[in-house]
Amino acid sequence: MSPLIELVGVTKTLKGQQRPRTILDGVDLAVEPGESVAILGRSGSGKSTLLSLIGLFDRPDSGQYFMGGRDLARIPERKAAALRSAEFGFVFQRFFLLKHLTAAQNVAMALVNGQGWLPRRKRKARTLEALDQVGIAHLAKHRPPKLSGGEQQRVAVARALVRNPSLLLADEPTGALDTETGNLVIDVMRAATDRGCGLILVTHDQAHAAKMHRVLHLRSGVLEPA
Ligand SMILES: Nc1ncnc2c1ncn2[C@@H]1O[C@H](COP(=O)(O)OP(=O)(O)OP(=O)(O)O)[C@@H](O)[C@H]1O
Repeated sequence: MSPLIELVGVTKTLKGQQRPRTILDGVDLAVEPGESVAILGRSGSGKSTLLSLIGLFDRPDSGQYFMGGRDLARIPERKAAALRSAEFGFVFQRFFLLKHLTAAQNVAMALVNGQGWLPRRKRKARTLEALDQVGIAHLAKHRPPKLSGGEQQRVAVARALVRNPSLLLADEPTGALDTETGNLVIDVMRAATDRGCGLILVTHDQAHAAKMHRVLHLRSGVLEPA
């Protein structure tokens, strides 16, 4: 099977306040469809920087980034934006839900923004399916302030999954949750990989990392098996 994504010798140097600092120094990473990979590393080691390159929010200084046989390392922003909404689902530590919209409306927003126009009935069905996938279809009409942190993060996961992304990118998605609630969120993301979606999880939690197929450590700018 050819990998979903493949990074080869990716480097990134950030211009710090005093002097430039090489954060990524030759990162190699291949992720297969349906594979889940955890990335551990001390604070400031560059995990979020790496995830933002993979999610095409930024580009590497050198190296290659293949997806579907194309090298995306230097694609312009217009093309990157289209790929971002077609291929990736993002989950962050903060949930970034709109408070005045219901859970279902928050999820449906991803369909309106990302995929052009979908008939209303299809949009509704896809939204409920995504909420069901994360076990909170019964909360579809609730607004975020009435939901617990774990429920809000599951809405955010449903929003990330509703467009059937090829790859889910999660940056410390359980950072604001207690262990038990965090476990639930990890389990629903992990379940998405059973349906063929790849998952890259940046985490500080060893137990959550251990639930992934593979655990890597970002150390001195390179990824090593943990
Ligand atoms: N835009 C930027 N310009 C300059 N330095 C930056 C920029 N973004 C991040 N950094 C620095 O780059 C380093 C790596 O940051 P990054 O957020 O990728 O690390 P991280 O491993 O995700 O950390 P954490 O676990 O604390 O979230 C840090 O030292 C950070 O201060």
